[in-house]
Amino acid sequence: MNFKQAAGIQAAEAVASGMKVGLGTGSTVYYTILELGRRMKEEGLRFTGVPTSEATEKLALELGIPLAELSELEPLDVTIDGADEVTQGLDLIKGGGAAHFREKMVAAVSKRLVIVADESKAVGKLGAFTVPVEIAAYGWRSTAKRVEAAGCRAVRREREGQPIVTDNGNYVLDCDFGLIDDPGALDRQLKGLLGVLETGLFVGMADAAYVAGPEGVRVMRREAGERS
Ligand SMILES: O=C[C@H](O)[C@H](O)[C@H](O)COP(=O)(O)O
Repeated sequence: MNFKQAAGIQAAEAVASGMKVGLGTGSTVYYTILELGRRMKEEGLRFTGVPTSEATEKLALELGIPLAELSELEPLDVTIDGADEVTQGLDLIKGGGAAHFREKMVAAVSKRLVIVADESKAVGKLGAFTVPVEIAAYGWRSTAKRVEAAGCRAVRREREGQPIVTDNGNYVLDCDFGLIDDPGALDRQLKGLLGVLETGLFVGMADAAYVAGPEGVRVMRREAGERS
């Protein structure tokens, strides 16, 4: 079993029958979703999911997981999702798969956000992974200039010379700010710029992280009352 699989499977313990569950996106939470599908079939687990991307929606439907729209189910009991970086204080960078806009919307209406990751994602300070920023396609060069003026080098995410288009029809800038001293302040600053729709900085949102490495899976938890 690889580390992503170990973290993903163990974190499925956060889901109990009757819950409303946000289903994250990526190659780690993939294993959580598979495990939830298995428990549904083999153990009679009953829950309803809200997917954070078209890819997750497709996977959940293939597994027969009942799904609903975010607005029909909120507030959700728990969301389980991956991360590109996670600090000891459970601040995150997300969006390596360009799903961070929906992921943040779903996490924001969840009573708990549980992160799954392998040890390579655990960092002292955020910022070695470039910050994904979802921006409107219209006038994107102009938005990129405003974002760069905030102190980074911003590169539009592309594949084979074509821009990556998010599930929401927008572009993503990958922004290199170097190591970030105050991710909350940076998030607020970026969100204040015309053309910026959402950032991959998740500050004060996660409640727990299942992080897997050679020693097994360790669970990091936010102290009660710390969530902002
Ligand atoms: O946009 C993608 C998401 O934020 C993912 O949860 C994040 O990139 C981690 O993905 P993975 O588990 O594949 O490394």
